[in-house]
Amino acid sequence: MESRRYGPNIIVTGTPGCGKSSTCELLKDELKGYKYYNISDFAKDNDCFEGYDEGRKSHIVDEDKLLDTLEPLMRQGNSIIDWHVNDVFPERLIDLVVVLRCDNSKLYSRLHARGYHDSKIEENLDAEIMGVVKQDAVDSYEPHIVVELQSDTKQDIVSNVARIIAWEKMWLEQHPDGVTNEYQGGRSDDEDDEENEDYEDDE
Ligand SMILES: Nc1ncnc2c1ncn2[C@@H]1O[C@H](COP(=O)(O)OP(=O)(O)OP(=O)(O)O)[C@@H](O)[C@H]1O
Repeated sequence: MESRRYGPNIIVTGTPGCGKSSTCELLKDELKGYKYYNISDFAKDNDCFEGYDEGRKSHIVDEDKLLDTLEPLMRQGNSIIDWHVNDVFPERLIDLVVVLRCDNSKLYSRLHARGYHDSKIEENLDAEIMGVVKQDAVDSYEPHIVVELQSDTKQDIVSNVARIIAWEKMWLEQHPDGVTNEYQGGRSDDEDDEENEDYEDDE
């Protein structure tokens, strides 16, 4: 497996409905040569589910299997990862965490338009109000690689993508020899050190 990557791995995360996929649609067109991973689809396509939660009507993702499958791909760098869960990836493989935020009334309209039942809408609205996804990112990665961007309007998508493109260019200039994929000590990010957890893929 690659020991160094010469292009950054970017996570685009946020509460379901905040605009991850819409943002990544534009971003992957602008970032040539990047691989895009919508983790909900990736988990399905690679049989990384460990069951189904009837109550929440969502699949349970097997984190270990997901990471075992994804790591060799992330080691190549130039990845865009789209998932509402962001705290499962080894820090050593992540270069930028974009946390999209959305005004609650807009998020309600989006989730309602999708036909989500009220309890699922309320659960996601509460998570957005509490900033759960942002907190997961801040707890899991160095603060300087976590960026919070508002995603209320179509114009926001355009300007957010422009900011990520500018960041990517700067990253390439600052890392002409790439960065290591290997664990360098410090905060433990070796998945073996963390208790096994399964994640709800309750998109
Ligand atoms: N910045 C935005 N401005 C206007 N509409 C938006 C914006 N972002 C997303 N939307 C709309 O909200 C809906 C949900 O967007 P999207 O699927 O990108 O969210 P998501 O975060 O990927 O959701 P999920 O995690 O459930 O896949 C879509 O109808 C999309 O057009």
